[in-house]
Amino acid sequence: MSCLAIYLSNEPIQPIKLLNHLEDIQTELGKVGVRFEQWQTVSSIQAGADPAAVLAAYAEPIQRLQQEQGYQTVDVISMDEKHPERETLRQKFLSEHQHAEDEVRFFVAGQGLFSLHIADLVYVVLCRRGDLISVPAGVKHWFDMGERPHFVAVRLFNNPEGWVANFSGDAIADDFPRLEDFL
Ligand SMILES: CSCCC(=O)/C(O)=C/O
Ligand SMILES: [Fe+2]
Ligand code: NI
Repeated sequence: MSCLAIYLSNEPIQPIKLLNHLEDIQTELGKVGVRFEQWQTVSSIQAGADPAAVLAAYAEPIQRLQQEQGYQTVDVISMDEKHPERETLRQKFLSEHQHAEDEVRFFVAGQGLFSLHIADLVYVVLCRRGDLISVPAGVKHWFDMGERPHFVAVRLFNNPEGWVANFSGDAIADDFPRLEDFL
């Protein structure tokens, strides 16, 4: 089940709020401009699927989102425990950063943990198969794929260069829970 835990940024041990119903998660994230949806999944698409098949299976909702928000580029990222760059990528995504564009991710399979640092709060969102999250441009965040990563996600960009991040240099993520703490 997807969930949202909200922490004070200086108290990473105990969340001040823990939500696991879609409407509650949407309402709370909506207050800070974060879009969260659950899309119907296509059962034939599993981890390891060909990226073109993933994009074809979800062509309609992806196109709708692109038209609505003007996203120019779409790709598929697949990660598993055999991926040669899994540890490098895990550490990169775990460093607090922000993007000059929305970070839009649809989880086709598996799971990942987004943590959004907004003012003096940290919103930790467990995303699972079927979840769409859109983190607004400029929001500081990090992402944990876990020690044994397993996810496939569609990424939408309005920057034709794809993934570009500005790292804050703040080690805040080291104090906060990891993916395994939420599974
Ligand atoms: C779930 S896609 C990989 C993570 C990513 O692109 C990112 O920017 C994390 O913050
Ligand atoms: Fe990011
Ligand atoms: Ni319930």
